[in-house]
Amino acid sequence: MERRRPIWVKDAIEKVMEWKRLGSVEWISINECDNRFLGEPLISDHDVPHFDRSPYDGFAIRSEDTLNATSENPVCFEVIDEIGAGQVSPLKVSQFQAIRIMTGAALPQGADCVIMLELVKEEQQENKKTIMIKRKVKTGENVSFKGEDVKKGDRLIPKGTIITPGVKALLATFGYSRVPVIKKPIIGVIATGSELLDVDEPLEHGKIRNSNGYMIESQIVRAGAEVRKYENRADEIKSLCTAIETALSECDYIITTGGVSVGDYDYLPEIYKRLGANVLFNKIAMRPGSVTTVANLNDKLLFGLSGNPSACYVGFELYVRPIIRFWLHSEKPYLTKAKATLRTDFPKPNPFNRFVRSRVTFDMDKLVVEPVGLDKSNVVSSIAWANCLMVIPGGTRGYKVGDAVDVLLFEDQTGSDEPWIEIHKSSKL
Ligand SMILES: Nc1nc2c(c(=O)[nH]1)N[C@H]1C(S)=C(S)[C@@H](COP(=O)(O)OP(=O)(O)OC[C@H]3O[C@@H](n4cnc5c(N)ncnc54)[C@H](O)[C@@H]3O)O[C@H]1N2
Ligand code: MOO
Ligand SMILES: [Mg+2]
Repeated sequence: MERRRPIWVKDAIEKVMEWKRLGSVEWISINECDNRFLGEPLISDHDVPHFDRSPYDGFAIRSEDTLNATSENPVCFEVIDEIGAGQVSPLKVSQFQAIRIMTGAALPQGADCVIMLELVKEEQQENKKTIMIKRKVKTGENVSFKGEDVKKGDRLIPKGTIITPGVKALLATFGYSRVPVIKKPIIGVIATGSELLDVDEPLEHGKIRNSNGYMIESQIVRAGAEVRKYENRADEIKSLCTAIETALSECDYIITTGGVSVGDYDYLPEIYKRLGANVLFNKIAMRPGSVTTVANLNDKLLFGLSGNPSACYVGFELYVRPIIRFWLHSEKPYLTKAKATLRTDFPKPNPFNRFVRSRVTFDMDKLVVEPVGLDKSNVVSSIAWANCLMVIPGGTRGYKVGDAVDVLLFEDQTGSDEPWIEIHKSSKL
């Protein structure tokens, strides 16, 4: 029987990333751009705001006219116009004149400050409106100046940034009814295994429902790519080979789950041979996911993820996600790394690097972490509670409450510019 040679996690990631590719740009409606990745840097083509405006409901006046205003000596101003946001007064504010102005309206000519409604006493004299002001107002007081938010020519958002609500607001501000985004890579998903039932089929003895396919689809969407779903395949070389060939012609990358280990019906290694694909590695010094296999055929990658659900999940996050994020022009394609404090003992000695499904939470000012559920590669239940992988480096004798550990976060969009890298010295290959 073939003995597989494991490689370090770091080397496996490097080998995968040698095949990284950059996606091209497409233009889509702003209504569809949420969570897409920006295809061009966003550079402002005008000041924001593009005119001086009032940040309050009040009166626009000349500060110099308030120099002598005190509560004992209030100064009277004549109200010559009234404007709401969107309106522009044709009049110029002259000595001891005021224009009633609402929040967001353009500051009228002649005025250099605004006094809030609450601070003046309004009076109606026959057909003349006046206000009494009892305090000095400084020049520029209560004015939102042209360009104070954004200056024309500012580089606001780099290419490859995920479009969040805030980024979308900027796109709208600068008139992008259509938005340049990176075209998503298309990832084909084929779940393999003669034991697999689909989600709507009743259970039978010895069979299980395909959960990996659905889980991976959801991981693909979270990473920012597009799923192309193929039928589940029984462990049968010919039909599997045909399915993968079809997927290769329709997708940028292919993910299979199951059939990559050394069992009698683990046909992926044979299929790679038949397709003429070049296997980059088929064993990694990590748990779970040690059997994760990646092969390239021309410029496409075939990710052979384990059938065991937790191994499959981890294999995706460590090896497929960065390929997707790089394609989307992210400068930080790897999972966000952080340090967290262990909330429980983790007494297992670890010959291999272990990526433990865990949950981080905030405890006042620090990040704390604890493993969730059963730490076995064939379990599905722990994945639902995990929001990170806690990394237990190989060669360690276990950890105690309060120890600091590395965590890789699933949901944080910041990312890292380099992956988690193992210290080789004491861990086993
Ligand atoms: N003699 C050895 N046996 C095994 C080794 C080994 O080195 N020597 N490695 C073990 C490890 S580690 C793992 S991980 C698994 C990997 O198995 P495969 O990737 O070949 O996957 P399968 O054999 O097809 O399935 C494994 C397991 O996962 C279940 N499965 C498969 N597909 C799905 C799916 N879509 N949804 C849910 N569950 C799925 C399947 O029923 C099996 O129970 O091999 C070990 N064995
Ligand atoms: O690849 Mo397996 O998941 O190492 O346990
Ligand atoms: Mg197997």
